Amino acid sequence: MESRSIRQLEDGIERDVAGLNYGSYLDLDTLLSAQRPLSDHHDEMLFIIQHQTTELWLKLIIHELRAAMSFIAADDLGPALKCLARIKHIQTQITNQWSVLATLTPAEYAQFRGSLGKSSGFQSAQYRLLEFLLGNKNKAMVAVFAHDLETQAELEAALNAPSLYDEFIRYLDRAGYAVPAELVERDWSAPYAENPELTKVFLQIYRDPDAHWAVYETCEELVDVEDTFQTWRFRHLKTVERIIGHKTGTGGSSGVGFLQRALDLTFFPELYAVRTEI
Ligand code: HEM
Ligand SMILES: N[C@@H](CC(=O)c1ccccc1NC=O)C(=O)O
Repeated sequence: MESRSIRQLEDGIERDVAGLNYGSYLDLDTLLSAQRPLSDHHDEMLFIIQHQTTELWLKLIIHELRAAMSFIAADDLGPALKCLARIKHIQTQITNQWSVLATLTPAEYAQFRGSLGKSSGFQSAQYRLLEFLLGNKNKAMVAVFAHDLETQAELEAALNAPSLYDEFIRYLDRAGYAVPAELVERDWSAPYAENPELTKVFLQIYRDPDAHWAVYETCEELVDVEDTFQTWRFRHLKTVERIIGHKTGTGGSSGVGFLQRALDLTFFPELYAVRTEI
């Protein structure tokens, strides 16, 4: 009888994999040498890997989001929806990941928090870029990146360009919907302001989804993305609260109170306003 304690390697399995192989293709030497704790505390490894994995997923979200925006700008909603669907799953992944960091107790974190100096997630360039691409424009945030001119220029470019929502609004205009002209061309760096005329456009779509299926589906996909984004923010807030309580943040903010105010922000105000009208 075949042993159930060992699996025999098949003859065909490659044994000579010098050159291109798993580790070299994925550049794991680089990836796995990037965990360099500043303290000798056991739990700092968890803290670093939690951040690094989030940053990797943020990289993919940004990649997919930029693709979605290009598809919408080219009047091709189908592939944009595919990208947005993938983004939602990644968002769920990084949101669920908070439960791993929640195993860090206040006493454990206190042992290496001092090593972090003034560094803070507030200085995450990819997070800020994602906020800008989704439409949460805030010029003042760019100053935080004065130490890195290349990153600052990339953020500045996203600040001054249409967001995902702006691209969708422009699509609606091209598709013949009664979009207010001031939304089609505007100062893209300014925070988006809710426009009741746009809510009327969405009301027309939501009252008869069958007649507007592709745009209706896109609207609901955007609401999913905002909903999941808010859930990430909420889980960050609650994880921070259980680990540092109401201490001020290393980035200089009031801490939990500052994070709480982010929950009042909305990327797509009319997509929420329309719900009151239905
Ligand atoms: C022990 C764990 C953590 C604590 C205590 C914590 C605490 C804080 C605090 C207090 C702030 C406000 C800015 C400041 O004054 O520092 C902040 C902002 C931020 N943190 Fe964390 N954080 C933790 C983990 C994480 C993780 C794992 C990420 C994932 C990348 C993250 C990403 C961010 C981001 C993106 C901001 C800016 C949020 C915004 O602008 O609304 N944080 N964090
Ligand atoms: N702001 C956190 C420190 C912190 O969490 C942090 C520090 C360095 C790099 C990323 C961080 N994560 C999120 O803010 C604190 O006040 O304890």
